Amino acid sequence: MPAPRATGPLLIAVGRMRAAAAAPEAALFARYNARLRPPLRPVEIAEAPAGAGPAERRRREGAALLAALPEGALAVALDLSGEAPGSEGLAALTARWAESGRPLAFLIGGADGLDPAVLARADHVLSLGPFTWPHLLVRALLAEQLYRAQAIQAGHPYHRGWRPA
Ligand SMILES: C[S@@+](CC[C@H](N)C(=O)[O-])C[C@H]1O[C@@H](n2cnc3c(N)ncnc32)[C@H](O)[C@@H]1O
Repeated sequence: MPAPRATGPLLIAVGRMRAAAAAPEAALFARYNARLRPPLRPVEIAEAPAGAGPAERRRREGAALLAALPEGALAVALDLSGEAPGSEGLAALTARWAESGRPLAFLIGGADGLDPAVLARADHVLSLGPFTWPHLLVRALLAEQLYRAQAIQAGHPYHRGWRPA
């Protein structure tokens, strides 16, 4: 009997990659996600209507993000307020998350950011540094850093961590 197909972490994210304007971000995400073993499984959450204020949009999008999160999942929220561990640090974190045995899910907010309820539920808040990145680009940045983390764990030369003294 063939081994059950490994299922990758969920990537639960606000926004749609379908819009033609998002094609470059979608292509970049697809490039790195195809290298991940196993790849991320994207779940897209519709952006709340622009008519609602930012706090209400965050609340509605946050509720939808949490509703898409499987029970018992180890939730990693992408947010500027979180820890920015660096690539080697993320490699260590991903190993620890895998050891937990819990299904892993990454959460990315929309243009107005993540609701406090999402941050309160998160098991880990991960920052990609102090810059504010566009939410569709964050998917590609995360996929690249997860691929880099796998390369670090495997000793693959994709990652070259040399720094001048
Ligand atoms: C355009 S940003 C939202 C900006 C919002 N004003 C805020 O402060 O969160 C959209 C989403 O991308 C992700 N994001 C953007 N920059 C990030 C960074 N440097 N680190 C981690 N996540 C980031 C977060 O999930 C954020 O909710």
